[in-house]
Amino acid sequence: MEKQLELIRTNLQEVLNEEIMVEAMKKGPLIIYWGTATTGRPHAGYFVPCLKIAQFLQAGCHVKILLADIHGFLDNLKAPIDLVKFRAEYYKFVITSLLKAVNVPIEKLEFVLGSSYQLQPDYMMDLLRLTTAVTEHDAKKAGAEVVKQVDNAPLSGLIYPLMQALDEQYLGVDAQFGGVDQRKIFALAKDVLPRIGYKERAHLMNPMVPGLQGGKMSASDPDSKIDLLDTADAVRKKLKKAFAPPQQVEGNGVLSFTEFVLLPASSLKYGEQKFIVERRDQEPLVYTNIEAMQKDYLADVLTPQLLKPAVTEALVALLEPIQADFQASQEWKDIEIKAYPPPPPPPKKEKKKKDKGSFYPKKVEAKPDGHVEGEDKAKVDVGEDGGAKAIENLKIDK
Ligand SMILES: N[C@@H](Cc1ccc(O)cc1)C(=O)O
Repeated sequence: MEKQLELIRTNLQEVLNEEIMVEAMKKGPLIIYWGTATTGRPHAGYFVPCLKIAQFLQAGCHVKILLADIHGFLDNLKAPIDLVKFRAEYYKFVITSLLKAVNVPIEKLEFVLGSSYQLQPDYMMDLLRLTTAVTEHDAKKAGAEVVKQVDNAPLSGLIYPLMQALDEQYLGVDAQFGGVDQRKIFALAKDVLPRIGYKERAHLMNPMVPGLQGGKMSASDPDSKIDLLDTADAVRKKLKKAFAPPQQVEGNGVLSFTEFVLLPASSLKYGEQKFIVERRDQEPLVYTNIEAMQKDYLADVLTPQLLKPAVTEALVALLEPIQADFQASQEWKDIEIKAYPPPPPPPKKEKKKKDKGSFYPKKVEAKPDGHVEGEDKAKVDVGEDGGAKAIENLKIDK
């Protein structure tokens, strides 16, 4: 069990209520879930939680992935419920293929669609009970880092964290896993489930991994992220812009990607962590852990010029089987069009009748008093009298 725990804790930033997890593991396989709201297209950042899931599976856990379509609906005010459902189907294809790509045995993995149980009367009644047990203030605070913060925020943003708490009960899990950005929702869940008679769960948190471009990988900014279906060329082009300042480890998206994705992925594939950096006219650099890489990076032995192409090619190789799966699956292609329909072409602007630039000046209409609008300014000609005359002449529109 120590070994299992070690695997479970690898790369995590924080665990709340670890004792709950340990107790559960004494009785049987740990049941843990990760939820993802089905909104934007999953990008390369999804490798991070998925590799953690791979480790949970390796440690013998029973893992559930919640495709949280209703959460996507609650947080994405323009997406109709049908659309987020299609997206959930799309996510299922992507995540399955992604896990396969890193050699994860997926028999002990279970996908659950949020709307398959969250609309049942019992769940809904429990949700209403929760609304009586939680203050508006606390629900708002809980969602602050997860739910879109907008002016005139709709009520849905307060329901969102309550439902995420309730999911732990209805999915019958011992623990919930997510990024550390979920922390406030996790803390709320821990607090409020006992208030309606349910037990609190353990919470496992991944650090926030900087995107390859340095900042946060955002699903809505196409250049900030690498789509899992991006071609090799597109990946190479985007990674040229990747953020890897020399001799800087902190916030270095390329090194972080190596730490949280490429090294663990190699360990799943070859049974040990390994990352090889080819060099011209020199022996390649071979790494088996991130510490050695960071050390060399700080010393500028492993330069950005060496690291970037190595990471690029490793990522291209990781994406290849996913793209092959996509190409081979008509079902997946069909759902992609429904989930992410191409935006309609911009409406044709009605052509304004062009002023052909007539030789004659524009016709201007005089007001009844004979004064022409716009003419006044032209008339103000500050002469020797300081403009006194001009002002006298000036007719002002009421
Ligand atoms: N809050 C998660 C999604 C989620 C939804 C419901 C859950 O029960 C769990 C997780 C996110 O940010 O994507």
